[in-house]
Amino acid sequence: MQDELAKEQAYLEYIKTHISQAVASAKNGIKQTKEFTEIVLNTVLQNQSLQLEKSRSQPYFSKLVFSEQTANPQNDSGKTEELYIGRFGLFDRETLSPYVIDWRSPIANLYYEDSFKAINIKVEHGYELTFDVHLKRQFDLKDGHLVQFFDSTQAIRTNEPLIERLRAKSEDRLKDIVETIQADQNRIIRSDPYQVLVVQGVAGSGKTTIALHRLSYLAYQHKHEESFNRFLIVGPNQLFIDYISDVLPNLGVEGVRQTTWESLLHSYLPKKVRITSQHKKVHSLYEIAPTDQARIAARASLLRGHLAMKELIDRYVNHLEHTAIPDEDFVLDRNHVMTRDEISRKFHHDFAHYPYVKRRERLLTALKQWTADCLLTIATNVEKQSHTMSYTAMDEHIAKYKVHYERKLQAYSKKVKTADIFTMYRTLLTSSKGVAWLLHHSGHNEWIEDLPGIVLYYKEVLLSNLTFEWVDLGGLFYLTARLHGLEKHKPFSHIIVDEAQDLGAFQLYVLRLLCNQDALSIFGDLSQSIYTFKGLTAWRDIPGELFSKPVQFEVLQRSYRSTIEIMNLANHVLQHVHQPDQVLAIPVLRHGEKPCLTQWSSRTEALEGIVKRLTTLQNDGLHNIAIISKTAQECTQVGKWLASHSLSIHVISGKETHYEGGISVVPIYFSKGMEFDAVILLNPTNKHYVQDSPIDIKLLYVAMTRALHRLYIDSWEPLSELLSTDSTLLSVIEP
Ligand SMILES: Nc1ncnc2c1ncn2[C@@H]1O[C@H](COP(=O)(O)OP(=O)(O)OP(=O)(O)O)[C@@H](O)[C@H]1O
Repeated sequence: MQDELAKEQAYLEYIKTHISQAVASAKNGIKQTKEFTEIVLNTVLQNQSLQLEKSRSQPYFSKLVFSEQTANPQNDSGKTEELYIGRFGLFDRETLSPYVIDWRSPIANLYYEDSFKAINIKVEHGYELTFDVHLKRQFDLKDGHLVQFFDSTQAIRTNEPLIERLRAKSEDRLKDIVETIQADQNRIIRSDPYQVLVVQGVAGSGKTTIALHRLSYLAYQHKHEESFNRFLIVGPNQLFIDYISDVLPNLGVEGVRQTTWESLLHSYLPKKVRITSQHKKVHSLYEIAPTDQARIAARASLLRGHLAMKELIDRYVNHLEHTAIPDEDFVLDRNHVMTRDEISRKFHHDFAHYPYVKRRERLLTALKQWTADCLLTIATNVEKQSHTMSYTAMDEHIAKYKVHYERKLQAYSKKVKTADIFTMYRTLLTSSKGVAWLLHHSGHNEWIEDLPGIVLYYKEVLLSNLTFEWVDLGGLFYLTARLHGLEKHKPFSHIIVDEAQDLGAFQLYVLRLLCNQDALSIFGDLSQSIYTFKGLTAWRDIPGELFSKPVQFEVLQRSYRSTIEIMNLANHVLQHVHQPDQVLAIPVLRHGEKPCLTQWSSRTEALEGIVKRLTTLQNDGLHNIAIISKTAQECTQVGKWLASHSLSIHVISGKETHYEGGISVVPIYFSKGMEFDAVILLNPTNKHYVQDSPIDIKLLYVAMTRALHRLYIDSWEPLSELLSTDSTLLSVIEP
């Protein structure tokens, strides 16, 4: 063993020397120049040296010892090979032989697969080779020094590096997991980029993390033809986007556009379009007891995210196209008539490949051209009579025709229907007929008693010409696409959607229109859909028939974030939602303290207790801590109280674009997607978390599953029935 360690140490030093030489040579190659080609070369060299610098402290994380199987075992050379795997490939610049293989290369699959025997690897040009793995060695390198290594073979497996990694304290940004990607995660990362992928993963199963690794993998696959700014990540809010922003650069992928669904679609509409903030709606949802008005607003929102909305718009645009041209011939005079059939042929056949607005323009240009041709015929005929008419009379005659024809053209053009997106959208939603159609086709006939209320709601929110709600962006964008087309916009090479359960099927579908083929990867968890006014109820709502290949559906059931004890309690709560296809998380083997419940006699007493605990937690090295409540109002009050007790805290209100780490006071709906060393759940009472309310159950589940190591429940009012359980799941602490 000592020998092996010494050998590995020597190899590490050898690689580090190679890196130093390669960095020096890349830097030496950079010239002071104004020559364009040399500037480009400088950028390549700069990137190369940056990447090498990143490799220096950890050039690789594992070693594989393997051999290839051949079709005829008798011909097997029996030769074993060794490969080191790292974040980036390293090659000898002269011989091109590899020192370190990039984790995204096909052969690195041998490391990520569970199995050790007969592993098939697709190599270039569709060939498949079969390998046996004899050894996987995982290195523990710290600051460029080898501390220890862990060996796995067919007979002896170790999970130590994974568990070690999960035991670590959280940092203020999400981190990459290249060293410990699991086999099911690896398959998702490497799945077909041109097939819509839907991943349902339990809380903490690594969805966000592997979504980012997938992008890094795709960037590697297309490194010669793509630029990273054609990749897109769609996340729930700016805070989340900031929180995940370290992963891709650490994996060598810079400049990927990361945005929210709202900002993305807004950018396709005219600048003057205003979108009202969602915050008010979200706040009112959790702060105030549900009213009829809130129910109607929620239903009015859900309808606009349903795929029936696409059908409604399609029907409307189809109707517009069919009724676009007037039911009459275009008559300039008795001798110059373009029949309606001819106009119809042009519109419905010759120009049919254009979107509506362009098609209309084309038709009017054709009519204008024909009118000009007719005028030319008149002029030629008039000129033939030059022996009987003076030149002045001839000019006057032609001018009279010109005016007459132009009037006719203008009158006819006005009758070819125009299309204003905003007027059309409003008309569509403020008619009882349209909304009744939506209710029926979205399968919500039972909401019919709310029809007048929903129409009234649309009339109120769509009152102003150019102000809309965020949920309208899907419809407005789709109408724009149907009427104007999207040719001007270069499609994205791949779009990754995270927290996708918060978008309706129609909202997901419009993203498909923005990407190449079916290059869309959708990650989410239905157990975390916590909004009554948006989101999916089932993955099958995503319409397979709208895509060219069937949707690839994957499930991730193992949860890596929280300890077994925290996950057991979270699963206990989640079981109260009786939803079909519900998948409960299986925590990976990592134990911790049982969640602790303290029942305080008053709010002040609870907060004083929490202050003491915060100090203990920080002394234990747990620095990222979230105090979580259902309502923003409670967060603001608690935040003020804690600040007045000289604690440095961040109250998250939803407007932040930067995550600071440390102690955060945060409403559950803004904590989604994030994780903390410890979570303190404030006053989960019966009033806040009703036992048969799926949304309340899911909110509680989201809050609890944010915790990596410790979960505390501090209550000063009667506890929610959802948390009533025996001492196997919860320790009760005396105040
Ligand atoms: N294979 C893995 N190796 C090490 N850590 C992992 C692995 N998979 C996931 N994790 C860790 O688990 C935690 C949860 O990951 P992530 O936030 O990506 O999960 P998620 O499914 O998006 O969670 P949620 O839906 O609850 O927000 C992170 O700390 C991540 O680093």
